[in-house]
Amino acid sequence: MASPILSISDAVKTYGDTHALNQVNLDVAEGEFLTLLGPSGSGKTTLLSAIAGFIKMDSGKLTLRAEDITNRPPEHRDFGMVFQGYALFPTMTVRENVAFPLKVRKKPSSEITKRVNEALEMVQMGAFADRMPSQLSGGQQQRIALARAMSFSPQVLLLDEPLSALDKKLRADLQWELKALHNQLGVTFIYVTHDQDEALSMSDRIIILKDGGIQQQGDPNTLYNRPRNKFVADFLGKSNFIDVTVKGQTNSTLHCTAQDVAFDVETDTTNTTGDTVKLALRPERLKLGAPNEEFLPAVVKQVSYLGERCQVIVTHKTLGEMLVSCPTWKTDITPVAGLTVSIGWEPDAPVVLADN
Ligand SMILES: Nc1ncnc2c1ncn2[C@@H]1O[C@H](COP(=O)(O)OP(=O)(O)OP(=O)(O)O)[C@@H](O)[C@H]1O
Repeated sequence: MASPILSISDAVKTYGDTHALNQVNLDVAEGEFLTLLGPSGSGKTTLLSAIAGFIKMDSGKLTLRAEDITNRPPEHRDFGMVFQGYALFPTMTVRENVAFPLKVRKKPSSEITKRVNEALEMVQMGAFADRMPSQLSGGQQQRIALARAMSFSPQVLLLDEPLSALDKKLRADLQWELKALHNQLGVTFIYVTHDQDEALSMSDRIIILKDGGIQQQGDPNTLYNRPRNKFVADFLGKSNFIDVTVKGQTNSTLHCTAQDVAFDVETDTTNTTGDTVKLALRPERLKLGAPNEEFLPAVVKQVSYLGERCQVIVTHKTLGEMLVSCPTWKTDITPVAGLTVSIGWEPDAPVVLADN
């Protein structure tokens, strides 16, 4: 990465026995859309709050353009913020809300008027400038919160679950808008969510957190197709997990066909030398077919039709249940409960997972 705009190193924050941040190291590139993703309690808000300066780390260092800002108060960090619970001021109009950060920074009134108008246009809310927040819908309020956070042209925008209170359709619309705004402005976004789809659709890079530590980071495609361990594979999308014994290679691009697995599970492997590895197989990488000697035999247990795709649970006598996602427009067979089928996959479909 070219010199990062923001770096956090060896960040630690504990609450009693809880490691909210456990030795976190992270560089944020200028202009990047970075997402902190993880289950509830994984440390996302704590990390964002430490960057914002709302909480003090037990130890660790934060730098902005190589300058140490670890002990700088939040109001002097100059980050734009859209936090849950950091709502619009209810007694101020939309215009006054958006003007607030500029007034705090003692900008001249002509500049305030110009910047407020620009910020409201940016989120397409110019016509609502004289309303009170209570006269706006949830989505409109979030747009104003965004305009307020952006009005003073911050270098970095911190967003904590800004869309979580909105319904699904509005959320999807605003995801597009936020992404477009990010592309247009080139500002660095650090975005917290626990919603995997939101993270995959918007981010340049995703940081996956668990128990205050980084499990894996990368672009959405890498994380989805090359999850490092079971936690990541399970958290980001759905996966089938199988244990197989391999001889020699255990790198993450192991080629392993259904035949190999069939051989492995049909044979008593306790006397075979080799390593047992855990493989992840995405449901959409599995193929269903008519019974076939090359593939694993299985019986359809349940089918759920979703329009474009159908989800099929099949049972294999040793591997147990596996989830298969098939396109409904291109099937060799029509899966129904009780049908004997075969399951297979391309040799490069399985991903070898690390133990932790
Ligand atoms: N003020 C606090 N006092 C005690 N424990 C806290 C405090 N703030 C956070 N924690 C604990 O630190 C851990 C990380 O919390 P954090 O809020 O960062 O998680 P999160 O990933 O943002 O979760 P969520 O998605 O539920 O908001 C949790 O176990 C939480 O209970």
